Amino acid sequence: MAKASNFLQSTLLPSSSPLRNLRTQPLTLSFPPLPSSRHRPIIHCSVFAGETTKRSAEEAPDISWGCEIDSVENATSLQRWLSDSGLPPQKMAIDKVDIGERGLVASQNLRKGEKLLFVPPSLVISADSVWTNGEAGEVMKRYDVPDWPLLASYLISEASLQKGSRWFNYISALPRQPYSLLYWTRTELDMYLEASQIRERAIERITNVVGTYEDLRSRIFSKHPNLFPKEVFNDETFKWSFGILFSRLVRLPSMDGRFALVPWADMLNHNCEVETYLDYDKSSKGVVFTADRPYQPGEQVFISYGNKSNGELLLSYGFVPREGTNPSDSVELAMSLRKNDTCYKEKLDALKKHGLSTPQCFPVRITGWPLELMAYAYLVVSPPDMSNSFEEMAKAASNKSSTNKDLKYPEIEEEALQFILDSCETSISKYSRFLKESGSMDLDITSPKQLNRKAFLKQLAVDLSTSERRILYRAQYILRRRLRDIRSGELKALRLFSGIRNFFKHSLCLSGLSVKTGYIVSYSERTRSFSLPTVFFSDLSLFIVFFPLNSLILKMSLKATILILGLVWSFQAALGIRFVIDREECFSHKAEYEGDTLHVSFVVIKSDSQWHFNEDGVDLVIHGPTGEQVHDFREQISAKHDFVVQKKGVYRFCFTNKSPYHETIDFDVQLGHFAYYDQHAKDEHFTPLMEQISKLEEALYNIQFEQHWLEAQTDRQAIVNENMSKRAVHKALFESFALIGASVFQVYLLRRLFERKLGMSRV
Ligand SMILES: C[S@@+](CC[C@H](N)C(=O)[O-])C[C@H]1O[C@@H](n2cnc3c(N)ncnc32)[C@H](O)[C@@H]1O
Repeated sequence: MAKASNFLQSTLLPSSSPLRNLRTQPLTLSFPPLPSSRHRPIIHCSVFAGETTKRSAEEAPDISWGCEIDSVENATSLQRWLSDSGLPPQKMAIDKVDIGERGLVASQNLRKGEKLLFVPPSLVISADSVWTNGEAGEVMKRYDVPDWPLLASYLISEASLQKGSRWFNYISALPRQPYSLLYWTRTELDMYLEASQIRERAIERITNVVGTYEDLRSRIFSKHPNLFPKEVFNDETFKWSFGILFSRLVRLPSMDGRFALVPWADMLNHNCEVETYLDYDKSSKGVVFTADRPYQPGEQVFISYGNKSNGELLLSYGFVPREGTNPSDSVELAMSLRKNDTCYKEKLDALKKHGLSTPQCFPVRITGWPLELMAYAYLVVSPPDMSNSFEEMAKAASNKSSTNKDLKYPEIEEEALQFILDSCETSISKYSRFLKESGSMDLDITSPKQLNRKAFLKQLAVDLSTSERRILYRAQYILRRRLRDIRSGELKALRLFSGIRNFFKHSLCLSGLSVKTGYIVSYSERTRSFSLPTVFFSDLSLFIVFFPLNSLILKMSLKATILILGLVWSFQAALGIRFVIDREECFSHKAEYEGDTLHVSFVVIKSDSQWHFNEDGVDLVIHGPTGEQVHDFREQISAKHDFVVQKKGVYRFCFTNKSPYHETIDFDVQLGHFAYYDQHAKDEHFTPLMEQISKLEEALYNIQFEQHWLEAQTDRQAIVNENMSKRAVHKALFESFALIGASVFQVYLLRRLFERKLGMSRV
């Protein structure tokens, strides 16, 4: 018996490539029947079932079987035929529904935990099904054609026989044009899905379908033209049959994982919140599912097609769940090696060795990104002196490493996170561009018949892009927070170093050497953080603790040392600066998103003069990106203010000191970014849990901000008290000296008076 070609074996079957392994579901799986577990509340997924979304008959492909997707008549005939053929009485009936056009609706009360359907194996289509055209079936089996191409050919063969096939009623109720990306033209994919990696997946899938058909044609059909005529077995009919398989085929784990088309069961629509799957029930000998919630008469009953992302649902089933309702949603982020990397070749070799390449896609979820993506990022940013680790990183990125849980390179972590952030932001900008342009896109078409289809595809693309961008926004938010924490850890370390340096300077001063000391405020644009070499007591205490390690520390590279000390200090992550102002000082802070909240606070801590304490305060004027004044404070000792960023860009904060003395000011600025600020009020936009976590995170940072402000206030109060007490002591001393002086003077005067009186009385 001739074997099918390697190409046939490989196309449309779950590939063993590492990239596929990283994906949550293999390409070819529909309705994976995983065990049901937790109950979840119903959240309905969106569908565009209105007038604009239906494809007109004129658009239908040249297929002479099947029906319009919303035809209930054919489905009712199917139900009758199934009952006559052994389907037991059902507690559900087929009907027009809001979600999915046609679906199964409860015709009586359904209990949670109740088993439903019971489709017997005789009514299930699988690779073992008997071909009406037995000779054609024999030929296909002789070539050992894999399940998917075999089932696709079987469906076409049975469909072409019309009433001559026992599946006539079933095939008549199948959509003439299944909703699937297989039906999108290359131009439509390029135009509507330019920002999403799903475009590549769709192109790959279309290529595979065409390739599979070409392979079958050249190896089998062309040799048996009477059994497989071109008018029946052609690329158009294969597109249809693969479209049907992608959107209706199920894998039945309890039937040895067999792939099957299950008439009647395949009328059930998907709900992202439902956790029940089709499977074969050995005790009742039928395909069943267990209701994971109660249903009332008239309610649509749902199952799960598996934990698929919105992109995967669009790819196979042609719909996108409503934004924020799919907990399994993910977006593929493409990452590439840097072209100018001196180790480009070595890194590419390491990747290739583990079945990876450049660019490489990784799934990012609302909850975070996989370790493989982090490993890939480490590889991209690692310098030449880490070449020994390239292999380990590539292995971890390919998901083959058993040790990737421990993969950590603290010295390049910041750079790796920044690299992921850059990739995220590049991707976000593509989505934003598409979404911005989609408002004005291409509805000026010459063929009015195409209008509905175009509007429909565009709507799907907009929904997909919005949901994928949402995940990227979330990742961007987490990455920024992490980077900020790392950098504020570095800032603390820098302060500590400055503290140590100042300590040395002070020691040198004490030993008679003259070293000029002073305050230097440095601002790093890259890290967007300030550093100030002020000596704190805590710096000193840490310095004493670390003194024995000092020589070792000095030998280490500055960056590594900063990181280690940053870790020691990272528990104090509050960011802010303390600086000395003479006349005027300005700082700037970049706000990257409109709608973010900028928190600003300052406290005048102390004055340069021992005898003077400035009660007049300082002026602070905040200017927006175009120079406009956003807010001002006049002659204030402390102030706190929040405002919503109306225009993104650089905001300037200018302090003016009108007193003749230098003043020390504690200044803090914090940007509160919540990716979906404008949609905050709409519950359905977020997975509620993620929303709560985000709020909590934001609240924690706000508390930190408040804490810093209060600390600064306390410092000011402490200094005021100290100055007051010094003044009181000085006053008391002065008064005492004055009193003693007056007493001495009085004694002197009294003595002189008595001496004179004594002299006079002697005379
Ligand atoms: C297995 S069939 C379900 C029966 C289908 N509604 C019908 O009338 O033939 C899968 C198809 O149903 C539609 N569908 C299923 N779940 C959906 C949902 N949540 N939202 C929109 N369409 C859905 C999609 O067109 C998908 O390709």
